[in-house]
Amino acid sequence: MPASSLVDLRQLRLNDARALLEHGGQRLPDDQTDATQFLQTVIDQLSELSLKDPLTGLSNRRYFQSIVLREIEMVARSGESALLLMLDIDHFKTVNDQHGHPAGDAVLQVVAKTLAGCVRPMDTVARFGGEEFVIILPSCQGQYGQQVAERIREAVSALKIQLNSGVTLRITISIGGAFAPRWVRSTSELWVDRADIELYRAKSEGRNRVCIEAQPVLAVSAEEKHLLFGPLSLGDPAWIESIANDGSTGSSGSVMNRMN
Ligand SMILES: Nc1nc2c(ncn2[C@@H]2O[C@H](COP(=O)(O)OP(=O)(O)OP(=O)(O)O)[C@@H](O)[C@H]2O)c(=O)[nH]1
Repeated sequence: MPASSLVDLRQLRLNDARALLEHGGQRLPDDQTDATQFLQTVIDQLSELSLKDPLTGLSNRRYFQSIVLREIEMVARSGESALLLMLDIDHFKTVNDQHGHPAGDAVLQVVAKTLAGCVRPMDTVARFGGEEFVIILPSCQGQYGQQVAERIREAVSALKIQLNSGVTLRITISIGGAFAPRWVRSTSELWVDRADIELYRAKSEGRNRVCIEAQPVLAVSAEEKHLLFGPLSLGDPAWIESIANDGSTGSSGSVMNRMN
């Protein structure tokens, strides 16, 4: 029996999905086409829509969350460095206040495009919320991370954003960064928190700057890696990272706790 005869499109309540997709600028195939193909397209487009930020077209926070978890897993297994950058437009409220919300939206779109143009295809750029963005850089060594962050900061500060009103606007961003601890299964919250602390530092030290936490130095012998990988390969979330009780972070502040 052909797949199309299994589904009668007229019996499905597709109007909301159709309206959502059309509002998102997606083009649906003609519903006279094969029903399975039509439904597959609707499903694909809805999935894509659910992972994208509608204003900037970047990945949204939900997608970012899934990539962070995947990256933590990769770093725990491979020991390769991965860097998380949190970026925030400086004094963005003033942009809205002085030029209006639509101008603010236009600035967010230009910044998003610039960020996406500064990174490798394997990196993930997402809108975290408001005027805050995040970038995950897998396989990123210490010095390279600093260089990428500086390149991004400079690219944004070099922008001359043309508003509809004719005004040309210049903006800056502050960037905080933290590396995922290697050979350890951390949590997304702890990783994001550490990058956020660095972002706060960049803001409080004057904005338009990059602050990246020193990469934790963790000496793990081949034997210890073997011990780690035993439970990890069985899916045991045995190791987590936690922040020291005194609230400090970084190479001296991070402690590794065995959870058993
Ligand atoms: N246009 C526009 N504005 C937004 C959007 N989301 C958040 N905002 C605005 O972003 C502004 C953020 O302001 P604050 O959190 O005070 O930060 P700031 O002015 O950038 O100051 P610093 O971060 O300390 O440099 C607020 O005015 C929000 O209304 C959006 O989608 N579009």
